Amino acid sequence: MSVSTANSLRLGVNIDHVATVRNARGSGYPDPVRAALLAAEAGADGITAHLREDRRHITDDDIARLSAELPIPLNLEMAATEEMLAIALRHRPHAACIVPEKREERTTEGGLDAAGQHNHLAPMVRALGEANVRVSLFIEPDPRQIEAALSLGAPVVEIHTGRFCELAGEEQAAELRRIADAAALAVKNGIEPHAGHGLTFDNVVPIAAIPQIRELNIGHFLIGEAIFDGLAPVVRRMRALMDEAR
Ligand SMILES: CC(=O)[C@@H](O)[C@H](O)COP(=O)(O)O
Ligand SMILES: NCC(=O)COP(=O)(O)O
Repeated sequence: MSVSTANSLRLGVNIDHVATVRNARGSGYPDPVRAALLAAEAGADGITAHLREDRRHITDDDIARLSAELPIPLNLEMAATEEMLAIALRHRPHAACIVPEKREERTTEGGLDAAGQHNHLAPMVRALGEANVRVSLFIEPDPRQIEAALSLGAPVVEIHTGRFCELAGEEQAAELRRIADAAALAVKNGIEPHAGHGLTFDNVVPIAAIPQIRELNIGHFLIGEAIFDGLAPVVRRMRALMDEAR
């Protein structure tokens, strides 16, 4: 994502589900690249796109066009496979976020087990870093996973907020503390913390208020709201909520 001031919090807009709507009919519209350009104009600091193994939404051509046309950084979400590594090394996006993936899942269900996959992940993290692709690991707010990211040499972790978004009351408060503690531990180890998954207008503020977090990646909710209010206004509103939280 773009270089920002010391305390700023960047917004990465995930456009996966523009492609979900497009693929529902196999048409050329709505175009995820057009959505990305509109989000950029509305204040997004970067664009996130998840090229899944089953191409259920974002396609290889979407990644090629985003790589060629985006005026702001592209964060490619990818599974830890040789196929996705080759695609990432071909396009060399600004950033690549390694996420867990199961074909049968409806959406990402949790964080990557970086601690349990060191030997599998290490050569991928190294190859991406050597290609000047900023590597992020999508992980649970778990000290073991932060330590694994440090051991792997990943400069960024993206903390999974899905559980926080699903919980309520004291359980949600406890998960928020876990996320805040993980962000602080990441910074203590020289790793830049990001966060994402399931964030909405109603739950983003406490996550945005965690001072160590430098970037939020938000998609499904924004694309849904855009159906009613338009993409630019909802990006601006999320941007404003994030700014107010700081
Ligand atoms: C890793 C994560 O939480 C999302 O960025 C991911 O893209 C979710 O997958 P879908 O977009 O397919 O729901
Ligand atoms: N990594 C999180 C992301 O890119 C968007 O997740 P969501 O807002 O679509 O749940």
